Parts: sequence; structure tokens; C-alpha cells
Amino acid sequence: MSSELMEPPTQPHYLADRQSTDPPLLAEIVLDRPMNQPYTYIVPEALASAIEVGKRVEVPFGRGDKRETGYVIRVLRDHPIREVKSIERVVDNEALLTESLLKITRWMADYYVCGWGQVLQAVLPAGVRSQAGIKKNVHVESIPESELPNPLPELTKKQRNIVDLLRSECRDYEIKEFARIASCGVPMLQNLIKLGMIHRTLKEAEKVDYDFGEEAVAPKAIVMNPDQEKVWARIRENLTAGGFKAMLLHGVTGSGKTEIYLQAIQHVLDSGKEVIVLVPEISLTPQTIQRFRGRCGNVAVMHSHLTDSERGAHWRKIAGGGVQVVVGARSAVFAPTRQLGMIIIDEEHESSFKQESTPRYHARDVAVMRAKLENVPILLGSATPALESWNNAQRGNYELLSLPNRVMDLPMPKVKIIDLRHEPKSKGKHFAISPTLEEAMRKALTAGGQVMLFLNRRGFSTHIHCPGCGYVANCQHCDLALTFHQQRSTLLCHYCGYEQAPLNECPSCKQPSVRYQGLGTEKLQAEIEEKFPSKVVQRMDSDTMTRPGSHQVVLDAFREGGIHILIGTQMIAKGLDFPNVTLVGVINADASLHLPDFRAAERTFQLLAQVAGRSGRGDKGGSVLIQTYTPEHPSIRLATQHDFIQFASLELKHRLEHSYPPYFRLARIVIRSLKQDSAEKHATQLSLAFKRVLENPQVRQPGSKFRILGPAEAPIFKLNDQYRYHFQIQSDSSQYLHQVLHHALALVKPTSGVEVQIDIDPQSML
Ligand SMILES: Nc1ncnc2c1ncn2[C@@H]1O[C@H](COP(=O)(O)OP(=O)(O)OP(=O)(O)O)[C@@H](O)[C@H]1O
Ligand SMILES: [Zn+2]
Ligand SMILES: [Zn+2]
Repeated sequence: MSSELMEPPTQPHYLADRQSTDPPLLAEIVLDRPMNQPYTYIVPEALASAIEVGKRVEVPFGRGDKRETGYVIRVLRDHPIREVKSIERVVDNEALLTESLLKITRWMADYYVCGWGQVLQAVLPAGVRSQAGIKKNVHVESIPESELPNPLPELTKKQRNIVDLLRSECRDYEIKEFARIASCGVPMLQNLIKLGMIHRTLKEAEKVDYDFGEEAVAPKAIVMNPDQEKVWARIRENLTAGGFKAMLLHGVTGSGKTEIYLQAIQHVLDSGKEVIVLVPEISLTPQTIQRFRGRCGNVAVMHSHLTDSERGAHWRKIAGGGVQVVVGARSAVFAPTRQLGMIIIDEEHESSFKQESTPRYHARDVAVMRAKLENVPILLGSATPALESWNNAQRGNYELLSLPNRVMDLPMPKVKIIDLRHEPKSKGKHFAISPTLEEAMRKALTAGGQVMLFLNRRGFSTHIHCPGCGYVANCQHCDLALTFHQQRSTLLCHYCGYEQAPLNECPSCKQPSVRYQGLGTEKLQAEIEEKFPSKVVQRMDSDTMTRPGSHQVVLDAFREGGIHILIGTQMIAKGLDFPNVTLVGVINADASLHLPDFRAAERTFQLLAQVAGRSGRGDKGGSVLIQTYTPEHPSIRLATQHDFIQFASLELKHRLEHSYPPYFRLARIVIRSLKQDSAEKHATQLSLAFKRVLENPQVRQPGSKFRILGPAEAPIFKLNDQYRYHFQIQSDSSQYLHQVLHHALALVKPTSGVEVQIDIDPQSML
């Protein structure tokens, strides 16, 4: 045995040289529930060697013999101030939470005004939390023909297909995963196990086979252009200098930002450290993943389709130091790296980085805070930075790096506006694509190019109403219009999933006059197929992309030229790099412009700039046509000119005038209840509480500005049967805003059936 292995493990300081007069060993525990303050417990001597910060323990809590699980956040020797109970059991063999995760979650609890336990709950993947010791997963595998029951039980066609499918796969699967592949439910598989048609086996979760790294694709040899060299030189300097440093990389679409990330990653890996790369879920395409896998060591990809056990296995592998690069969506910001060297966030402006359930954190902001706490550089990249980030760069908080041109001297695509107010109407019928767009599509296709059409509404008709009496088909549970889905032949609420049969007659006046209006991608596809019968048309939205891997199939076919026209929602808006796309058409640029949300203009600009960026990425060049009724709107006009800087400066002025972010901090409080009067009553009480707090001289900060709007009905008043009132709170001091919030919320506790949601730096105002 090597002498290395004989070395005793280093002991934590509180175990060393203990005297009998020493105070007892204590642990501070945060319970795994929505509470904030830690509780102190005695660590019995028998557990002293097992206890460790970041592990979970079982403790008695409350009256009776109730047991709760909690996280150890501190271990110390001290005399407890009051009588305390003892820890009963240490749950984990290994610490689940690193020191740095404890720090960042503590910060989140304070900043996002929620319980620390609640944050910890959200941060640790279920596959890690549920793991008491080593959990086993149920797997299914096929049974050799000779061992099948005799006589064979009678099977339905579906059952036979499933048995055949599993046999043809020649491997075992975790049961839930296979249910997904076979498009059946787990009970169906359990039934086949009972019938003896497939085998059930148990596998340790740690040993699940799945890909950590696919075949690496041989990387393209790339010589950086002078702009890239300049940007890279700055980043390298900051990496070499070490320490916290936030950088904002503003690079137009197709300027080679990803190349810069890859360089930076390589540099950090060479120094033996790890990198976290956050990208929006929607950009986690096989194309992106392969780019990282081709160039960087051991890449773990964390996306939302992972099973709990896969997520858990990733977590443990990262915590064990077995992963160099973590690429993932929002939650990857919590990856338990051992030696973080850098964080990178691509498309940092994306609102999907905001989590819309408690804790309502923004992964970009958490990432910046984590970089600060771990004292490492962070690089944010975008063609259309969030105005918050842009403002930070303008003020020197972030170092601004620019890639103003596309790679290989490719020009930006020419963008033309189609003013729908002046387009000739085609024979009284209303078409989605104007004659100008249709003409341009024919030209592009004839020249051998490919076309992308962007429409951010799925379904067939988005507005179903009766012109006779004014009836509108709304969801029974939400103040939202139902969308007609032709393929599924149903009326669907896109928020809560409520469905009803399509209407032939008006439910209100009984006339057969119901009109199906408003345009979704399904209807657009029908129109395009009719107008371009010889072309292959494919639609890409969450209705067509339901099976795992379906994205890849479509995108591969598009790359190989097997699809001529690709229609899609925001799913096709960003990140895709198809050199043969010579025309991008935006069907309705105004759709997102008129929402009651102060970010509507910014979102519209971002979307148009990103969509436009998909065109002309190859040597054939390309153009973009934008259909709109409001061509003079700055978001639309400046997007056609690819002028982010001008847009940002105009929009920032507007934000300052109206005391909106980034100049003012914003919080939103939503009070909701199934009973309208309960929600309203609580909103009124909270309003009074705010008044009292603001009059309290111990809280008031005369130097800080503060404004409360509300209570008012939320723009979507009823959602999922709940009535919603909201407040908007604005202040130029984040600290003051938090202080007022804390005091006011402490004054009135909601009655049962009323829920108060606090959203700091909200992204959604609906
Ligand atoms: N210096 C270079 N020389 C040649 N090709 C390059 C260079 N840098 C990047 N590329 C290639 O140009 C294409 C666009 O680069 P990349 O995807 O990095 O741009 P991007 O700025 O991230 O784009 P977007 O924001 O639109 O997603 C890629 O195919 C990439 O391989
Ligand atoms: Zn009617
Ligand atoms: Zn609904």
C-alpha cells in the first residue's frame, strides 16, 4: 500500500486535541423547508466524525417526536445559550453543498426575500436530495426469447411494440426514460414486468450509463481575426491577473463570440480550473454542445430533460472534480465545482435566466455574485445586451469588449421593412405573408437559398369570437384567450393547459357565426404549403418538437438542404448558424410591442436583432424582411439598422424618465387567492403596512427615492382560477427597498388561502 493512502485524514480543527472541559460540539442547521433562521443542535460525540458542513442531518423538531431534515451550515464548539436538542442521524456520506454554495444561497435568501431552506431546496437537484446513501434506480431490459413465459400472455399491439422496441435497443434503460422513448406510461411497463415480458433490474444511480462525452468532433482550425484577437487579449489579461472581474462582450450576430468563449475555456482548463457556461435552454442544441465537446475536456451538459438520477450523477461527478466544463441552462449556476476558474454567460439578455417560481432568482445576477464570492472573472456575452448590463458597462462596473463586425468580412444582412398599412390586399382575403415577402421568398428559393419564417405564436387561430354578440372564447380558469389547434382539433389555454372542443356555434347567442381569427404558426404553415406546393416546409415549435431528439432531426435536415422553408417560434430565433439561409421573414414584428410591460420595446428589439442575425451567415449573403404596422417605432427602425447602441441610449433615457431599471430597483408583489375578496383584503392591508413603514422615522431614508404603485389588479387578473393583485415598488436604493419590504411584510401575515409572491428585479409584469 502506498504511503499516501496510509496518511490519516486531516481532522477538522474542532476535533483536534479535545479536552474534557471543552464546550460541547454544536451544529447550526437550516431546515429543508421555507424557513430562514438556522437552529442550533448538539452533535453527539458518536456523530462528531461524521458531521460536516454541507451534509444533511435528521433532527427532532417541534413538539412530539417529529423529525426533520436539515443542512449543516456551521459546526462549532460553544456553550449553547439555551437548552438544545441533539442531532439524531447524519444522512449523507459526502457533503452535498460546498462552502461557496452555502454563501451564494445565503445571499439569495436575503436578496430575493425568501427562506434559506427554500433556496437550498431549489438548488439541490432532487436526484441528490432524495439520495439517502446510495439509491437504486429501476431499470428495464429485454428478456431472451428462451426465457419468455410459455404460453405467451395475450398482448395488445401497443404492448407488443414496446417489447419489440426494447429488444431492438439491446441495452437497459431507466424505467422513466424508457417510458418516454416508447411514448407510454410507467404503469404500462410495470404491467409488462408483471406479465414476465420484460425484466426489472436495480442499478445504483451512480452507475447509470449515459453519455458524459460524445464522440468529439474534430474542431475546425480557426484563426482569430484582429477584432477577436483584441478582445481575447483583454480577457486573457484579466484571467492572468486573477480575481473578480466582470466583462460584457457585445458582439453582433455572427461575430465569433462563441470562439472567444472557447479560447477562454481552454485557457482556464490549462490552469487546472473549471468553467461554468450558462446558455439559454433553447440554445442547448446538439450543435452547440458538440462545439464545446469538440474543444474542451470533460463537459457535463445540464438541461431540463435530464432525469433526477442523471442530474444527481452529474452533481456528484462535478463535486468530485471529474468535470472540467459545465454547460447548462439557469440552474447550472449552482454547479458544485471544486475549483471554479471562470463563469461565462451566453445570450446574457435572455429572460429565461430568470426563474419564475420561488426563489425567483436571475441566473445572471446570481452568477455575477458567485463570481464575486469566489473571486473569479465572469464574461457576459450578447448581440443585444440587457439594458441593465449595458448600463453597468457604461458606468465602468463591467469592462466592455466589442466585436462590431461579422467574421470573414461578411456583411450584416440587409433588413427591409414591409409596411403592412400600404401592402396591397390580395383579393379581399387576409394572408399572413404579403406579396412582397412572397416574391422575395420565390427569388431566394430559386437561387438555391433557404428561408426561415418567424412567428412567435403557436397554434392555428389565436382569437375565436362571435361578431354577432361579441363573445370571445376565453379560458375558464384564466383571463386569456384560447388558441385553436387544428391538428389536435382543440381549443387550448397556453397558460394552464385547459382544453375544450372547438366551437361550431356561439355558446352565448347560439348563432353559427363563430370566427377563427388571429395567426399562429400552424395556420402560417398551411398557407405556405399552399403557396409553395413543390417546397419542403417544416414547422418548429413546442407542438411539433415533443419527442427527445426531434430538434436535432429537423435541424440536421435543414442543414443538409432537405427542408426549404423553416417556420418557427422563438425556438428558431437565436443561436442557429446556417450559412445557406439567405432570407429571414418576420411575420409580425408588432406582436410583442404593445404588452403592458416596460421591457416591451427592449424585448422587441432583441428578438428582431436576433432573428435578423440568422440570415446571410454564409458567402451567398442574405436579407431580412420585417412585416409591421408600426415601422416608425424605434425598436423596429433601429433593429433594421442593426444599431443596438442607438437603441440602448434612447431606451435608457426613457427608463430614467419613468424611474425604471436600471436606474431604479424594482420589486413586484403579487397577492393571489382563489377567493377574490381575500386577495383584495390582503392587498389593502399590505398597502396600509407600507404606509406605516414609510412613516416610521427609524426606517425612512429621506435621501432615497421610493415609490409604490398599487395595489391594482394584475394585467392578467385571473390565472389558474386565482385572482391576482399586485404592487410595483421602485427605489433608487436596493438596500432601502429591501428594508421597507422586510418591515412591511412582517406587519401583515396572509390569512390561509392567500399567497404573497415577492419578485425582486421582476422580468414578467403580467
Ligand atoms: N476568426 C474566424 N474565422 C473564420 N470563421 C470564424 C471565426 N470565428 C468564428 N468563426 C465561425 O463563424 C461562425 C459564427 O461564429 P460564432 O457562432 O462564434 O458567432 P456568434 O457571435 O456566437 O454568433 P451568434 O451570436 O449569432 O450566435 C461559426 O461558424 C464560427 O465557427
Ligand atoms: Zn354570439
Ligand atoms: Zn387557462
